[in-house]
Amino acid sequence: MNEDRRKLRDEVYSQMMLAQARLSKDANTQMGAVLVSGDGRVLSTGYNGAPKGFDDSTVPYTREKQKLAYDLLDADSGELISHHEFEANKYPFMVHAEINALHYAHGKVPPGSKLYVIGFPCERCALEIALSGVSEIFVAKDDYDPNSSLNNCRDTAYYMFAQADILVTICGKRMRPVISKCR
Ligand SMILES: Nc1ccn([C@H]2C[C@H](O)[C@@H](COP(=O)(O)O)O2)c(=O)n1
Repeated sequence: MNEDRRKLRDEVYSQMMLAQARLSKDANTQMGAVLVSGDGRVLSTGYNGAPKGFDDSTVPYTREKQKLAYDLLDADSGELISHHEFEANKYPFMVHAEINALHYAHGKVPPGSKLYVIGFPCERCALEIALSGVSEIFVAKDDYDPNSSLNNCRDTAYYMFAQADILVTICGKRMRPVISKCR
């Protein structure tokens, strides 16, 4: 593919993922992702949020912890066994945008596929991306709010991309991570 065509695709799919991000209910950071085959077909899209089926009114969407409660009922009689209260913030509940995009591709990720994401993937997502068979990722942004979890160290994620031979474009720079020796 020539350079102009690649740039045009990157622009078009970046706009799509930014539009996807607008659907996120995260109070601080809205992320979007678009998965595209090597021949330019959109395979799937995603944004960050609680899994399908979760009740949004009872899921935290903030960095601050909230009080949450649940009951354990006897599955047969419906009688209360125990009541529990705890505190949690959004982080354990948020499916990241890239994971939603990969999940809704239902395992159909042809070689040459490219995943467009707004923010640099965390190491758990990097592992899933490596597992998925994606060949390339495009990261739109490199500057995040200082309190965002997106500022975490990227070494493990890059190392995983090197292992899986995944190209990384970040802020317009296209790179091939490769495993190296400690000096
Ligand atoms: N590569 C990433 C990293 C994070 N997230 C999600 C998890 C949270 O919902 C939000 C980050 O929140 P915050 O900026 O408040 O740490 O973005 C995501 O979808 N994709």
